Parts: sequence; C-alpha cells; structure tokens
Amino acid sequence: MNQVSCGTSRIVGVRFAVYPMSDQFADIIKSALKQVDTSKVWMQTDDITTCVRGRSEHVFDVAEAVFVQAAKNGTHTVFNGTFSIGCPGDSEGDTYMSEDGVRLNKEASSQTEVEASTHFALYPMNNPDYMQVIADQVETAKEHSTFTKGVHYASRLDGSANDVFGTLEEIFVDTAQSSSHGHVTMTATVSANSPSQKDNKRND
Ligand SMILES: Cc1ncc(C[n+]2csc(CCO)c2C)c(N)n1
Repeated sequence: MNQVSCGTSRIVGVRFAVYPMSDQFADIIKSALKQVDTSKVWMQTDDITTCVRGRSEHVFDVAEAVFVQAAKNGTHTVFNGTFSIGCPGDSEGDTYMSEDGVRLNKEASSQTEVEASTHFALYPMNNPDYMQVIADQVETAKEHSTFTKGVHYASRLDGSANDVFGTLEEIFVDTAQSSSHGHVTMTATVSANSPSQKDNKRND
C-alpha cells in the first residue's frame, strides 16, 4: 500500500472539467488547455478531468482561463470543479509554492468577455462551527455585485467570468485563512452561453 505523507505547505488544488456543448468538444477542450500558460502550476490532464495545484492565485488564474478560452466563441460551456486546501497527503508539487504571485493569464482572461453564472458550495471540513463559517462567507459574497441568491445546498453568482472567479477565489482564500490548519473544499459549477433563461432574480 502506498504511504500517504503529509504536506507541509498550504498548497491549493482544483480538479475540474469543462464541457463545451458542441460536436467540436474535443478540439475546444484541447485548444483551451493549450492556450493557457500553466508554467506556474502543477497540472495533469486525463480523459476525465484536469488537476491543477500550486499557489491559490495561480490555481484560480488557470481555472478561470481554461473556462474562458473554452467559452469565448459562444458555445454553451460548463466548468465543474472542486477546489481543495489542506488535504492530508497533499505534498507532491510543493515546489510550485515558491513561484511569484504574478498571474500569467489575467490579461488574456480579462480581455475576453464571457458572462458566467455559478452555483458554489463551501465545505470547511472537520469544523464543528462549519455553518457559521459558511454563513460568514455568504455575507462576504453578498458584498460582491456577483451574489444573486442562495439556493438549496449552494449560492448563486452571476457576472463576468472575471468577477465570478474573483468572488470564488476571495471566499475560498478567506475560508482557508480562517481555518489555518484545516481542510477546506469548495465545489463550483460555472455556466456560460446557456440558451436557457437565467433564473437569477434576487430574492433579497
Ligand atoms: C479541463 C478538462 N480536462 C479534461 C477533460 C476530459 N476530456 C474530455 S474530452 C477531452 C479532449 C479529448 O481528449 C478531454 C481531455 C475535460 N472535459 N476538461
């Protein structure tokens, strides 16, 4: 059996997939992955998902960039991913933690207009106070123009892909900082170019 060793750094990771709803899905996915600069993260793609690990700013930068590149031509595209920090056993790839904080894809992503909607859910693991942590973070989300409403088991954000991923990053990093040794996960389903009418009426 493989021994699981404990990581020493606060490495952040996301395992995600993008689903462009087009006959050209394989080309769209492959070219999106190719167009993104991934030199500051540990990354592996297989037939099911892609895993990206490193400093939080680069993990969110790369996740957003792959989604934006896949969605930029108007195809209905969905990103589904789980972000994680503090996972016991997470150590391989620690070298990427010494990269500087300059984001490599921010400019390209912000020059590409993609409107996005998301449902996200936060899971502060092994924290008996988790409902309070979540409630506090929903308050943080409400301070962003992106927050639309709570839905069962998730909260909804609407806005530019830039603003939506920005809100997700702030909430995740804030939660990670408030549970400095803890394991925190966050799921996000982000959609662009859906032909369905948006259900984004605020309920406040
Ligand atoms: C981000 C991301 N990574 C991997 C896959 C899995 N996948 C499905 S089709 C395809 C291209 C043809 O091999 C790949 C890699 C995905 N959907 N999204």
